[in-house]
Amino acid sequence: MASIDDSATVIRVRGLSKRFGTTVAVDALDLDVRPREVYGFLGPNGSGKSTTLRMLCGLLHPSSGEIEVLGHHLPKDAEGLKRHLGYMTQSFSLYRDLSVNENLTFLAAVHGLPRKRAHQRIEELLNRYWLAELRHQLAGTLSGGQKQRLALAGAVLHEPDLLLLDEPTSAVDPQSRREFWESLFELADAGTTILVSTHYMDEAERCTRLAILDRGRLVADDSPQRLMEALPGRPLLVECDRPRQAQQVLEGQPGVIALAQIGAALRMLVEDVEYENPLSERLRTAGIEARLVSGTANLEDVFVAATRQPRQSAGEAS
Ligand SMILES: Nc1ncnc2c1ncn2[C@@H]1O[C@H](COP(=O)(O)OP(=O)(O)OP(=O)(O)O)[C@@H](O)[C@H]1O
Repeated sequence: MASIDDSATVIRVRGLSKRFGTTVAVDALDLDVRPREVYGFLGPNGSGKSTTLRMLCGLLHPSSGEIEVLGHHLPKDAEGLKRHLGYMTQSFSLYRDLSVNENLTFLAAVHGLPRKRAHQRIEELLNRYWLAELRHQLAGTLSGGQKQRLALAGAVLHEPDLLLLDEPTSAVDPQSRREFWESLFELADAGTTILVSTHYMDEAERCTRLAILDRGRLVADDSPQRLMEALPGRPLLVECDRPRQAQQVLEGQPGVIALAQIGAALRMLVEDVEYENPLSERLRTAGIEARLVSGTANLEDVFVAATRQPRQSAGEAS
């Protein structure tokens, strides 16, 4: 039987790996998620976020390693975990040809909620997620934000202790993203533990704890604040009108830990202040006028340093 108290670990994973043929999608992952955490999974495309989440809900069998979720050992005891777990994917998994109300009623039946309780709970969720006026509308005709709210209502219908969310905001506008995150904190306050994968830095920054994945490996795991404090080197902004060319010139130069073009700007992480003049000089020699300005460490720097360093040291250019 699952039990949840603050001293317990909701998710405990050791040496978790998943291979698809020759692809190592998840590589020897260790993870501990505690109750009421809003735990973020940040990683580039293909870094293994979805594969990990699918193993954590028992949908996918690991190649090796141990998984314990809410006291249930997976994949053996996936059935016992089901009623304590909510899962939502970026495609929202709704029945397009059923109305909002019918989608929730169907899910209530799947979870075996008694009819009266189901009715009460559905009313509660329709109101909480601003869906009451849309109750008779077909799910397929809802806007992206409305679909997202319905998918969240469906995922929490049976009041799970743990919510696994796989890029839940990738298909919605910024306003819906903000509202969605407010709902997540409301759920966490009420006692739900949340594991959420995202591509967005602003969302990652809001998590109580953050794991950064790169090519299936866990390359950072701490609170966003501590990850930023522990950032190696100095973040610099390279101000110039040809950031792409500047990046090519700076790539692989001594002292450069990481480089990333973000919009029109080029951010660079250098090992130490002593490298700044030689790097400026290197740009000038290449015919690029640039100013190096000190920046404040942000999560983007942490992400770039964590996910680019091994590739650079392996001698690959991006
Ligand atoms: N069923 C599968 N069969 C074969 N390869 C797979 C399968 N599922 C995932 N992969 C591969 O495993 C790797 C990790 O994929 P995964 O979807 O877990 O990454 P992700 O971090 O969730 O990416 P994204 O952010 O793009 O969703 C990728 O190389 C992917 O092609």
